[in-house]
Amino acid sequence: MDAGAARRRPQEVMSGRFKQDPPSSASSDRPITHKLKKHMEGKTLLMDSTVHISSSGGEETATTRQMEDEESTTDIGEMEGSHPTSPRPPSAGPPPQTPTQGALRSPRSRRQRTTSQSQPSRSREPILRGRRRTIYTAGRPPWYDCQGQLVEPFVIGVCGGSASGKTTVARKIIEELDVPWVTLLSLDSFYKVLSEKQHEEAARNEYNFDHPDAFDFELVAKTLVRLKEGKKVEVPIYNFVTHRRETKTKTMYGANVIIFEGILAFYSPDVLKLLDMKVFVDTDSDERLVRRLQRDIAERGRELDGVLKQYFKFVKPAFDYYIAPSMVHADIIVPRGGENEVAINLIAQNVMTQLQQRGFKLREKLANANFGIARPNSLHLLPSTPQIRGLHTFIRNKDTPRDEFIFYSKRLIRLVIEHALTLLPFTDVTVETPQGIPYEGKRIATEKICGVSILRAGETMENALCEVLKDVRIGKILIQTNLDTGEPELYYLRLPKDIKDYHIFLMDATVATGAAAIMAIRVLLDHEVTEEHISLCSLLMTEQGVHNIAYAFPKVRIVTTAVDPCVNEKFYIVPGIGNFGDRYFGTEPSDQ
Ligand SMILES: Nc1ncnc2c1ncn2[C@@H]1O[C@H](COP(=O)(O)OP(=O)(O)O)[C@@H](O)[C@H]1O
Ligand SMILES: Nc1ccn([C@@H]2O[C@H](COP(=O)(O)O)[C@@H](O)[C@H]2O)c(=O)n1
Repeated sequence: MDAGAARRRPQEVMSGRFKQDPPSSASSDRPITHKLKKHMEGKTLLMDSTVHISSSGGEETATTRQMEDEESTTDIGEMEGSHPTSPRPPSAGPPPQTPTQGALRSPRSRRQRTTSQSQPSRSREPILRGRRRTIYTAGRPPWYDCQGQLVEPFVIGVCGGSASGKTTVARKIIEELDVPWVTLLSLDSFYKVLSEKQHEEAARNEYNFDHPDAFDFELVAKTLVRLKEGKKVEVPIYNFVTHRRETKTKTMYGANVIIFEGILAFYSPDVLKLLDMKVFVDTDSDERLVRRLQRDIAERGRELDGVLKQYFKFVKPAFDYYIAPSMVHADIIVPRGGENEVAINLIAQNVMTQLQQRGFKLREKLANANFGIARPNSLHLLPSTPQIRGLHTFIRNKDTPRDEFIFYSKRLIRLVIEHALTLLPFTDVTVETPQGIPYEGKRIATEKICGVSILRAGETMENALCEVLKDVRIGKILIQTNLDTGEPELYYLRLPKDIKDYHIFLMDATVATGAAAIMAIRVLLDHEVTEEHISLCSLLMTEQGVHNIAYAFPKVRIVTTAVDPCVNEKFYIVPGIGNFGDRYFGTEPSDQ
């Protein structure tokens, strides 16, 4: 279809009820006032042959699943219906039939989806199975730019009547986008907790779930703001059968794209201003009723009479009074919902353009960033003594056997950790010697020190830290390179819950472009660790890596035993050390 061939809304734009009118069950299901109609003139309406999109903004992502024990542990990658290789089907059941065709089956006749769509999907292929954890194929991508600053996700709001196909449209946009990091957030997750009396009303289909008062919009806005800031949020999971929030929540972190869908997605001005693109799904009222009957009976544990009673008493009037008028806010109107492939395609194209404009290639940018020759003050390079050069000679030599590689690496690691310790604040203390004479000494000014290793090479540095600090805590961050994009991705976190109170020794054996280290620092900052409280400890870094990290996070102390000139086209350090993890753990690929 031709871009720019936007069509005007046809005759169905008719007069009807507007916001000031009282809700009435007798009102039309297509009530658009003159004022609304006028507003619609400037809108994009996506029909089979339509095409013109207006929207604003654009940006970045992620979502996670969290498992709590004494520490905060997160498997990154339970993307909300977002994995390109395993999209969830739009509907769990057979094609819908009209109620009269006998489609109103028992709630137990097929698997029910009883909870809100913000819950995690289950179809993921794990790549790593630990003793206690499973780590998934999709990770959290960079959510910051070369300056280490947050890049906001692009937020699409999808509004429309109940069963108009909002979720279906959202899922189709996700499939079409082909961006691995998309989060689907549903307004349903923000239904308020009901009192006992309200539960009794709900059981009789006499509670109004379609009124704005039923939702916690303040929490919606707070959640979206935090996601836009790249911060972690706990999203309630709503159960439509029990009308309650589940005890578990879903952890989310934002994404390249966040899709927020709900019947009143455009109701709150505070929420509205957080949406970069607003899509209204406009489906015929009869169709909506038929779909709702089928779905509520099949998936939400309802009876025919109850669904109809609730529909005419609350759902339809609320549509007329609140939802239809909110169409004025839409940038794009999608008639008929999920089957409108032209519209979905165009929305996806528009979002992709906006994402591409901001650029996905963080590591490449870091590798090519230009800096002056002066090294930053935050770099603490151990003096290049014969001892240190001697240790480097062992570990850089490609012919050094593994046992010697491990032995000399450990010695260097110990030196770098000891050096980093000297950079911590110390206070004066006086102790008495066995001779009864005071000794004016020093003590590290903090007891809260945590080592955080960037897996897997950083793990080789943990022992040295434990040997020099008796009660040190250890956290872990797994970052891997996506072989398709070359970008670092965050897969797994295990950090003390009160990490913000700690001085952190962030450990990675080598730092090339600095992409992984910057991601790890970003994670720590997102957990409210103070930048000044982070010491990045590494055996070998590159000039570029040092500059990139110092540029993004000038207050982070960088401690290393050597700085090499550059990285090659594969982002390996030159002259370098080879793949430290492979050499240390003996996992080097054989020549055959
Ligand atoms: N184009 C369509 N054709 C037939 N059934 C559909 C279509 N779109 C959605 N449905 C079905 O209608 C029901 C409601 O769709 P959904 O996308 O969940 O709507 P909403 O999120 O607006 O409530 C689901 O059971 C879904 O499978
Ligand atoms: N306990 C509840 C909560 C909500 N509803 C109805 O759900 C509709 C919104 O969900 P959609 O997926 O259809 O957008 C809304 O119209 C409520 O009436 C419910 O029945 N029970």
